[in-house]
Order: sequence, then structure tokens, then C-alpha cells
Amino acid sequence: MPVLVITGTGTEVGKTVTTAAVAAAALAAGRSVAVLKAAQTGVRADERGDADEVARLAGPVTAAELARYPDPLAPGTAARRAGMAPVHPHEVAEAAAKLATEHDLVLVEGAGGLLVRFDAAGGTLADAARLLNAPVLVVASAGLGTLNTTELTARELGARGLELAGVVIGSWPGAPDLASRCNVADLQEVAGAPLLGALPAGAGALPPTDFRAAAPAWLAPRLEGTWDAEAFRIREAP
Ligand SMILES: Nc1ncnc2c1ncn2[C@@H]1O[C@H](COP(=O)(O)OP(=O)(O)OP(=O)(O)O)[C@@H](O)[C@H]1O
Ligand SMILES: C[C@H](N)[C@H](N)CCCCCC(=O)O
Ligand SMILES: [Mg+2]
Repeated sequence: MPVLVITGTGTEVGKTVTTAAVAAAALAAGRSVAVLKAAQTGVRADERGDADEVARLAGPVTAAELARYPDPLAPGTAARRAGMAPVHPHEVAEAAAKLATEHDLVLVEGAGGLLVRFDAAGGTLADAARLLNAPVLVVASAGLGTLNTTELTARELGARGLELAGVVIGSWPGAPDLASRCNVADLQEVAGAPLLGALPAGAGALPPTDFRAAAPAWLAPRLEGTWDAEAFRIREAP
């Protein structure tokens, strides 16, 4: 199934801009793309959610989100506080699988990091990835502190038998410090997976046409300017 699950080492690490970059690269290569935000928290009904933000930056994708809760919290907590139904992992998997019958690529963005809870039973994005048997892309921050959270995430994926497609640095500073420069090598070492790209800081603020033009190169060298599902371990539809 041509599904890629996009998680991060935490919240605010650049998952949404990375999802948009992957979508833009795939669109540029002529693929149809759907983006599924499993559960959106901290956004009002009249505000743009992450899936809408991906569409704004990347271009014509199908943007879907399964639920929206007002509190800027983990989805399970936000659902409980709002007295609303939570999103269960099987619902994420079913929605992604349906989108996969209609698109060449489906990108599923979680909320926060891998083990953030979606429901009272403790269901997570990792459970949805398991149900989908989909590879997982981990978005990491660039600087000091990222090695620990990246390795923890990679180990949890491994313990669950999930495939870690690789790591993308969500926001690469204009003047990278020593830790960031060392992390280019060390992130791959601790993740046991390739560094698939780095998005420049401020990428999300670029005009969409500039974002789309530049996105494939940010995912270099694996993409070499062209969308390559294999580099992301995506099993394309037969
Ligand atoms: N390369 C980048 N360019 C511009 N903004 C970035 C970049 N990387 C991260 N950001 C900023 O980080 C935030 C988005 O990060 P991300 O999508 O990972 O987390 P989130 O949306 O806050 O959390 P979640 O998706 O878990 O709800 C935004 O505030 C965005 O402006
Ligand atoms: C509100 C925020 N932007 C995300 N939607 C939710 C992040 C939940 C993180 C929970 C945690 O790990 O402590
Ligand atoms: Mg996001």
C-alpha cells in the first residue's frame, strides 16, 4: 500500500512542512497525493489545520483530517476534555487504506511524537502504522537533544516491527552550530536509517511556488530531484 506515516521526535519539529515537502516532490513527479491528519488539536473550526497547510504549500492534494479538538493537547486528552469521540488507530488505518485506493501516495501525519495517545485505550500512531504495515518517516530537530529522542523513536519502531524509512531534519538552521553539524552523521547512526533530507529553517514561510520548486532538492540526495518511492520504502500500488 503506498502509505507513508510521518511522525516526529515531538511536536513543533517540522512534521507538517516535511509532509508538504514530500507531497510537493511526489506531485512534481506526477503522482496523486492524499494527506491525512489523523487528529488535529489546538485549531478552531475556522482555522487551517495541518492537512490544509500541506495543501497550501504543496499544491493540489486531497487533504483529510479525521477529527479536530480545540485544546492544544494530545488527541486523547483533547477528545476527553471536549467530550468528543476519540480517533482510534483502526480508524486512521481504514481512512488511509481507502485514500490509498484513490491516490498514488498517502501521507499520514500524526500529532506530536510516535507514542502520543489518541484514545483512552492508549492507541497511538504506531498502532495505525502497524495495521497499515506502512513505513514510518521520523522528523527530527537539528540540534542538541535530538539524538536521544530520535534513538528512542527508532527503538520503539524496531520493537514494534515497524519499518523506519529514514529521518528528515525538519528545520535546518541557516548557521548550524557544532551539534547540528555533528548530528548529520550521528542521527543516521542512532536511527539505523538514512537521513533523507533537511528542510531549511523558514521553509514553511516561503511563497508556495518557491516551496514547491525547492522541495525535491531538500529531500536530496536520495531523491536527486525526482520523487523516488523506493527511497522512502513506500510500496507503490501494483
Ligand atoms: N523548516 C521550517 N520552516 C518553517 N517553519 C517550520 C519549519 N520547521 C518547523 N516549523 C514550525 O514548526 C511548527 C510546525 O511543526 P510540526 O508540524 O512538526 O508540529 P505541530 O504542527 O506543532 O505539531 P503537530 O503536528 O504534532 O500538531 C510550526 O510552528 C512551523 O512554523
Ligand atoms: C498541540 C500540538 N501542536 C499537537 N497537536 C499535539 C502535541 C501533543 C504532544 C503530547 C506530548 O507528547 O506531551
Ligand atoms: Mg504538524
